Amino acid sequence: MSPVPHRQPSEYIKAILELSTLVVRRHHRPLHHPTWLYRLSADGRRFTQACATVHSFTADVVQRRRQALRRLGHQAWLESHQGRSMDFIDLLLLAKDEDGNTLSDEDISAEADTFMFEGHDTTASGLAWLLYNLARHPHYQERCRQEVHELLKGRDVEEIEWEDLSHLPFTTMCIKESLRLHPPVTAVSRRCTEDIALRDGRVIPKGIICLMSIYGTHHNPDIWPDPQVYNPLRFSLENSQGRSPLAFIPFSAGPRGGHGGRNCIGQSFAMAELKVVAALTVARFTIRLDAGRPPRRKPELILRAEDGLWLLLEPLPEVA
Ligand code: HEM
Repeated sequence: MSPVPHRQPSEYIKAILELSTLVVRRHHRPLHHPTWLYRLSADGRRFTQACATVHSFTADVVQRRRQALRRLGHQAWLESHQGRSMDFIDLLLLAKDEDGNTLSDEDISAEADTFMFEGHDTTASGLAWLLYNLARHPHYQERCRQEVHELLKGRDVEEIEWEDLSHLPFTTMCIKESLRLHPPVTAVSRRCTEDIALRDGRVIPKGIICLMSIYGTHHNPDIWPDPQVYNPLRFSLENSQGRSPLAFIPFSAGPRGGHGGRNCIGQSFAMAELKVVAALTVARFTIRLDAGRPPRRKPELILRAEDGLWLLLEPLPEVA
């Protein structure tokens, strides 16, 4: 799995990976915390350079689309999409508020950068660790396969439809348990906008930035007995009863838009992606561990594996 060794990663991907490494390194180096000092350091200069690479890549895509839209005109642009759905940038280019104002190129680039950063590597990490966990536990993998084969039985085309997503209960449990054991985002931070009184009487003062460990919560033995064990049955209906919704927070927690609330806007989409890829992969392949290349966890902003996560895929007889 990523990174693909025989292909050079694009400048854009290289820059994203570099930013991911640099952000974590800055956290660990108190001297680099003041922005003016960081900017003068070698890391700070690399950070500025990587940001510039990412921003100019996105700005270029947006500008080229904007020019094409201007050249064709609104109607012809819409017609040119007939038969193919519009993508995220198209939607943002065409979006208007109630007064008819459109988004600026900078606004669109910022949205595109956020979604690329938040939506791509997170899902790739979730997927890689999920396939790894299924490879480590062939009996759970087989149970998923049976569930998918049962669902797809008698169909001409082996595709997962939207309605199918709620008919994969065991596969969903496997995904959730993988997101618990290997949460793609290991921590989130919040700045307190008011004093926060803890149950034990201590107070976190207003203005302090707190780091909440998703990884730590998911490995807390008071909530999750034998936390290192991969056991999808933790997420069965009966075993989930009585467990706090805050025990499992791969997508962070809190109602969006509510007081202090913020979580992942893409979580339903991410779960759908994970289900489709997991289901179609186990339906077509046996996934095995690559004994020569055990993964080494590399917690950056995203939970990665050093040098990628290597697995073996063997086509099942029906599709070989
Ligand atoms: C397994 C996959 C994913 C995981 C584990 C994940 C996790 C998270 C987490 C923990 C946050 C931080 C929320 C906070 O600060 O409390 C977040 C934010 C966000 N995610 Fe995801 N995410 C995933 C996939 C996606 C996808 C597929 C998209 C887009 C289609 C997406 C878009 C976003 C956006 C835009 C934010 C920022 C929301 C904001 O600013 O309030 N994520 N995600």
